[in-house]
Order: sequence, then structure tokens, then C-alpha cells
Amino acid sequence: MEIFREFGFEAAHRLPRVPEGHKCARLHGHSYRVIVHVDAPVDPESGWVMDFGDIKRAFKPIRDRLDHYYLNELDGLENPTSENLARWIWERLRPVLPALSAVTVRETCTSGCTYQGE
Ligand SMILES: Nc1nc2c(c(=O)[nH]1)N=C([C@H](O)[C@H](O)COP(=O)(O)OP(=O)(O)OP(=O)(O)O)CN2
Ligand SMILES: [Zn+2]
Repeated sequence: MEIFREFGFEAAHRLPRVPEGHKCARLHGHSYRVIVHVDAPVDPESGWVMDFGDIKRAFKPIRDRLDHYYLNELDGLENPTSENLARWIWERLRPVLPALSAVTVRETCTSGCTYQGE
């Protein structure tokens, strides 16, 4: 069964590879939402896949690297699209959360992406 835990963080970015004149080339910020999905069997004893609190603890060090930062300055996020950010989070979270099944990043209420590994 798949469970998820949603997080938020604030950050600034600009997209350096968009066509000339594109609004996203300018410095701007988002109230990002990140949804961490975990897929594993339900433990019959506890009745849960895993404690939501354990997902929170696993994601915290990653969130701390993103919250209130200028994303373009972070190693590996020089072009911080939603797609690249979702992959960046996956690569750092998967080693400490092996049952990770997807990372969803929402830049706005209406746009975002989901990465399930490759
Ligand atoms: N595939 C992607 N497209 C865009 C990304 C991205 O990461 N991946 N990012 C952006 C910008 O960061 C932009 O800030 C968000 O885009 P958009 O959905 O256009 O947001 P708006 O709130 O400005 O939407 P409006 O409805 O036009 O107000 C752009 N594209
Ligand atoms: Zn943006």
C-alpha cells in the first residue's frame, strides 16, 4: 500500500535556460509543496506501512537545505525546474528511505511534477 506525507518550504529561484523574455528567467519565489510517497506492505501488527513521523524525520535534513534558500546556489540545482528538484530530492531521500516510491513537487497550486525514479 502507498502512503504519503506532504511538506512545505519557501525558496527563491530563477530558470537560466528558458527562452529569452520568459518570465521565469527573473528571480522569483514559490511556496513549494513536496509530497513524499512510500510504497510497502502494511505491517499486520502495527497496522501501518510506516510511521508518518519517520518520513518526516527522513525528509527534515533535505528540507533544511531548501527552506529559505536560493535554489540555484545549491549543488546540483543550478537549473531548478520542478523536474530537477524532484530528482534532486529523490537522490538524497532514497538512501535513507528505501521504500520511497515517488516524489511530487508543486511550485504552485496548479503546476508540478511527480518523479518515480528511473
Ligand atoms: N515543465 C516545467 N515548466 C515550468 C517550470 C518547471 O519547473 N517545469 N517552472 C516554471 C516557473 O518556475 C514558474 O514560476 C511556474 O510556472 P507557471 O505554472 O507558469 O506559474 P504561474 O503561477 O506563473 O502561472 P499563471 O497561471 O500563468 O499565473 C514555468 N514552467
Ligand atoms: Zn518558478
